[in-house]
Amino acid sequence: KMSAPNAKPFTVLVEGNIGSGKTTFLEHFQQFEDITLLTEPVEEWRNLRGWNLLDLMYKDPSKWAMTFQAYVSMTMLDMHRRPTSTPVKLMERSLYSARYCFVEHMMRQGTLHPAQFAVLDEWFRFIQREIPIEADLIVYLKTTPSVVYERIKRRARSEEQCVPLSYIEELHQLHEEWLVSRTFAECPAPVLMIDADLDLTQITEEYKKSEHQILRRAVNVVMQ
Ligand SMILES: Cc1cc2cn([C@H]3C[C@H](O)[C@@H](CO)O3)c(=O)nc2[nH]1
Repeated sequence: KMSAPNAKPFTVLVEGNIGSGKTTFLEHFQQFEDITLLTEPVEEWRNLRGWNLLDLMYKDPSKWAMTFQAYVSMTMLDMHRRPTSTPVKLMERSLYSARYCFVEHMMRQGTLHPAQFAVLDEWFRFIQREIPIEADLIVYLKTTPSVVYERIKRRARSEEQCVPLSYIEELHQLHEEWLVSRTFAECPAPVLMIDADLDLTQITEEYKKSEHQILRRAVNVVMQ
């Protein structure tokens, strides 16, 4: 057991398209007592004082995208700031994918009015300036849009059933622009890419590869 003092935990952001297997990836790391897992608070987005913001957003994006992304960003900031006693912390998505994937996409599609985008972007910049956020490694679960589209259908999360393949393809492109070609946005940490098209039986080998990378880097950080 790596007994870390109350240093900032080695923080891994797990990023990827809808249906790319992020939750499954995090569950793989439940076996390690030195790692805190913070999964995406979807249930908070599905029930804020009785309001299902996720459903409202998918049903009427132009009307609800701003409200939804404002709340998502707040819940992500809460996760970034969550103190952890363990030396390593794995988070599902981040304020970065909120801004560079989802908000970016909604702005480019015109779902967010430029004035709404400006407000969300100003909040993002303010937080980046004023609130220290730890990001030491990004694990990018790289997938093919058609593969995750089938998974979304199989998973059958009710709010997502009307999500078209084009949306998944556009989100894929934004993840690639952000984490691979690095054309339009800063990347806050080194990126470890995982082939997440693999199905459950084969993907454990891929996880083991990342396990080594994560724990090796974490040990280095903690022992500094
Ligand atoms: C940071 C962030 C996560 C996130 C998820 N989502 C959607 C995609 C999925 O349908 C669902 C759960 O990830 O929420 C979104 O629209 N905007 C988001 N922003």
